[in-house]
Order: sequence, then C-alpha cells, then structure tokens
Amino acid sequence: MEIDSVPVESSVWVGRKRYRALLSRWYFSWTELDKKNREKKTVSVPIGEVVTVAEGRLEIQPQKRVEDTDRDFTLFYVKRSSSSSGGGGGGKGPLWSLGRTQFCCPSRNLRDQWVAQLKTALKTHCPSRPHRLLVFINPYGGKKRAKEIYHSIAAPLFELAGISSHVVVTERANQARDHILKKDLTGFDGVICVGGDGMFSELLHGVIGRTQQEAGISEHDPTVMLQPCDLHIGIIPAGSTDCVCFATVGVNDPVTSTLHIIIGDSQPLDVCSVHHQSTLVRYSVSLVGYGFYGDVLAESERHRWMGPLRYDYSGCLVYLCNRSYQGIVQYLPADPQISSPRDNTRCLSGCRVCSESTERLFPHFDSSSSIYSRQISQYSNESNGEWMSVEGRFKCVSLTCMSSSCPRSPDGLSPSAHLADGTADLILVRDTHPLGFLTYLHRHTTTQDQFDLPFVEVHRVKAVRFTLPLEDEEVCEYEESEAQRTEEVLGDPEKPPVDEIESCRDGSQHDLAGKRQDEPWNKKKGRKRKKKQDFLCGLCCRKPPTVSVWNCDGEILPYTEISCRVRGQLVRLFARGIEEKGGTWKCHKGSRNCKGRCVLHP
Ligand SMILES: Nc1ncnc2c1ncn2[C@@H]1O[C@H](COP(=O)(O)OP(=O)(O)OP(=O)(O)O)[C@@H](O)[C@H]1O
Repeated sequence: MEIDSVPVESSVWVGRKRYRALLSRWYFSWTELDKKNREKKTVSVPIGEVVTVAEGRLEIQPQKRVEDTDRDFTLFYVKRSSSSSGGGGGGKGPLWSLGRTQFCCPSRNLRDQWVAQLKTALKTHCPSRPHRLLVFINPYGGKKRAKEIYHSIAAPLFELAGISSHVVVTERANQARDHILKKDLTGFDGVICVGGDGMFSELLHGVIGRTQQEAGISEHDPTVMLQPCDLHIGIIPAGSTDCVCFATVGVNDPVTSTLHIIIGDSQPLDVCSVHHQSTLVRYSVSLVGYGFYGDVLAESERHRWMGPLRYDYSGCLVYLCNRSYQGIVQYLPADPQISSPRDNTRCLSGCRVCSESTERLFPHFDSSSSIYSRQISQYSNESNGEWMSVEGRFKCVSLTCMSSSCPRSPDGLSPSAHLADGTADLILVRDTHPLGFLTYLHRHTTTQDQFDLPFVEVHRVKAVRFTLPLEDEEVCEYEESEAQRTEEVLGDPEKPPVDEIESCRDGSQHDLAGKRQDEPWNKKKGRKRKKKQDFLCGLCCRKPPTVSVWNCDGEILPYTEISCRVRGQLVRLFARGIEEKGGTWKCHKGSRNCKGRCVLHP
C-alpha cells in the first residue's frame, strides 16, 4: 500500500479534544483544533521514532491492558525529557521514555485505515529495525540488578514492539564472548548486553572475532583491513561503569537504551586494536592508558571488595605515590585539515565529521547494500603519513577512540574526540609536580580545558606504538609468557590471569623463568632482560617501579610494549550519539540516511 494514498489526513479525537491527524512522508502529526477550526499546538513524531501502533486501547503500564474498541487506536513512540529532571540518567543527552497517545476516529473503517497506513509507513521507512535479539545478562554486574532491569524494563518494551529475544543469563566471565564466537547466530539481528563495560567488551570481542573468522581474516596482523561487523551491539546499562553507553547515548538509562534498540538506531564506532609484536592482544573503544590510569586499575583490582568506591580509593593512593614512567611514544598523525582534538567541537548525533568519514573510509560504500559489501580501502589511506616520536617521562599516556565522557567527567578525557571518524586522541601528560597533575585531573570534572597546560600535549592519530627506552627495559616477567596469555585473552574462556600480574607487581616470587628461556622476545634487538623489579612505591613501596601497566577498557594488559591501530567504524551500536538537549538534531545536507530523522519533535 502506498503511504501517500488515503487517508493521510482526518479528524481524530484525543480525549475530548479534536485534532487534525496527518501522515506525511516522514512524520505522523496531530494538531489541536478549536471550535472555529483554528489550529492550536501540534505534536509531530518522526515515523522512525514510532515504537508501534495497535488497534483499540492498549496500556502496558502499570500493567498490560487491552480494550478492543471499534474506533480507537493507540500510538506508542519515543518521548524526550531533560535528563536533569530525574530518572537517574544524569547525563548530557535527553532521557527517552515511552510516549502513548490514544486516538478515536469517526468510524471503524477510518481507524482501520490509519492503523494500516501507519504500519506500512513503519515497514517502509524502518527496514533496519531488529526482529530477533540475543540478550546476555550478567547477574553479577554493577548492583546485581541486571536481571530485574531486563525483565521489568526492557522485556515488556521488546514485547510491545514485536521483538523476540533469546536470553542467556551468564554463569561465568567470557561466556557471552564465547557464545557469539561459536554458536549459530542465524536469525539474530543484534546482540545485547545487560551489564557494564566489561560485558560490552565481551560482546565487542565476540562480534569482531566472529566477523573476521567468517571473512577468513587474521585479526593479528595490524596492517590488515578488518571486516566491518554487520551484527549490531546494544547496551542496556546495568554495570558499575557504563562509560560506553554514556558516551554513545548521552545518559545511562535502561529505558532510553531499550528504545534506541527497538527503533534500530545505528551508530558506527571506531575500535582500536592493541597488538604486541604480531599478536592481537585486545580491542578497545574507550581508553588504552599507561601510567596513572594503569596503576589505578591495578590498585583497584586489589580492593574489589570495596565495590565502585575502589576506584576513588585507588585513585587517591596512586596520586599520592606520584609516579611517572619513561617511554617512547610513536604516532601516525591523522589529517589535521579534517579535525583536531582542540577544535572545540563536539561529536553529536548526525555529526558531520563522522558522516563524512564514512565516505572517506569506505568510498565505494553503497547505502542500499549491506555493510559487508563495503569495499576495502581504508588502509591504503591509513598507512600514509610520517610517524612522529616523543620520548620522555610521563605521568600518563592515554589513547581514546571517543570522548570517554561519563557522569563524573561529562566532557571526558578528550571532549572533541569523535565516535566514528577513524581516529583516536593521544594524550601525553609529561612528568610534572603533583599540584600540576592534580590540576590536570581536576579539569576533567569541570569545563576548563585540560589540554591547556604546559606539560600536556594531545594529538589526533591513526596509530600509536609504545616502547621502553633501552636503558630502562625492566619489564615485569609476566610479559614473557605472552603467547600463552594472548591465547587466554582472545581464545580461551579464562580471563588474563590478573592474579599473576598482581603477584608480579607485588614483587612476589612467581616464577615464570622456566618459560622464558627459548622465547624470541628475549632475543629481540639483542636486548638482555634484567631481573624482575618490585612494583610498589610511594606510600607503600620499597622501590619505585620503572614500568606501569596498560589499562585497556578496564582490563590490565599483560605487555608493556604495544602498538595500537584505529579501525574506523568497525562495529555498530544500537545508538545515535549524543543528542543536544532540547535542541534540534542538525541535518547536515548530504549525510546519508538523514530521511527526516534530523528534526526532533517537541
Ligand atoms: N556470570 C558471571 N560471573 C562472573 N563474571 C561474569 C559473569 N558474567 C560476566 N562476567 C564478567 O564480569 C565482568 C564485569 O561485568 P560488568 O561489566 O557487567 O559489570 P561492572 O559492575 O560494570 O563491572 P566492572 O565495573 O568491574 O567492569 C565482565 O568483565 C564479565 O566478563
């Protein structure tokens, strides 16, 4: 049935008020009329944000109630409110809730036509909505409320929207990742995690790994072009850290996230692959951090019993230790003509830089075909450019593919970073006095520019390498069983043995020496490894450490010398980036798929 056929316009009643309802190409709107037929206020809902339409009077809250009346139909859609007005989202973007309006038509025939027209419009304009989802719930994440959040909030909304889901409540770490890697996923349009950043990371590794397996691509080669992933990932926040959700949606709110999933929003996301020599170690979307952020994570692992408070406690402790580390950072700069980490822009919904990057990264991309058919072209451009090198003592070295904003740091580590432009921001904080470093840290919680400090530099990059200066190569012994550990990180159900890492950092005599003798790593550049060092320092130390550890999205990496490469738009989330509160979603002419989604209804 053609959308432009009758009826596109008719009188309807909402309660006792008379309205003129109109279905145009991209919107359904209803305008209040007074007794003299003069128009009063209009409510306009993009078809893309209609959740469902049903005959009769339908309610789902506080519980489901259906009344099959002849002339009524009920419309469910996305409604926005300011996140500061409550709801627990506490974020940068608006909170979404389920809007519901009940319309009464002059006749049953007209009611049936409205329902049919709206359903056809949904089918025609929203072909990318999911129909079947695979949901992983981590019952131990955050405040252990993930099951309750899913069953009381997300599941009823999925049911309303006609989405079926297969639910897996995890029984161990990495179960979700292994499931995605190994099980039959035919028929699923997306994978969802109900948990925190750790659960998201499992899904990320599963989806990327599976896509490469199916495409016959080795993930280990940092120079190879990885296959962009078709299977969307959704996050229903229920963890103690939900940074990825916050940075891609703007709030940590299960209803908002569920509605983004239902309407099939699609946000491409850059991913950083972290390698050690010629082996993939992990993928990251938010932070790959050495020095302060690595030490805080390592310290916090010892105090898990404290819950989320452990990060504050460990942050204070590590700050007081006043450590800095020697290193050589090499980076491949991104094109400064396109954007810069200090251009004071923000990556918001419909971001021009990101949408133009799609064309740059995938010039032969055809929006009418699947993501799989994108031509592989990204890395011909990517390897271009001259590597730069910085050597010195650093308080921290951070690489972030996104702003990494979170409720505590609403602008994030790099406020002008983009979600999907194929670049990451490299932040180098050189050794400085403790007060200077405190100023740097404090500025993350304010609107002051954290890069406007003499000991801080920031670069927009496509790739990074970190090595230790020859004279300072005192690396913890846990590096030396690297091949085995990488297998554990990527291929084995067990996580990296953090306890071993910890014992190494503690200076305990965990003996891995037997494993190292014949390893090529020892022969590299003819270097001779010195003996393991005690790690603790500052308040609690015997000897200051010479190396830190890498924090990769909340996981400790088992290597110090790493290389990172940004994989532009490798995955897609059920999200749309951060919307400006109460504002209009700007339409950048020429950006694909704008299709009327670019204006927000009030
Ligand atoms: N059933 C399970 N038992 C133990 N660990 C699990 C289980 N399911 C998932 N995990 C692991 O728990 C870790 C933390 O989960 P999640 O991210 O959901 O919660 P979180 O409270 O935000 O955690 P954190 O802040 O520690 O990252 C994840 O890395 C995941 O691999």
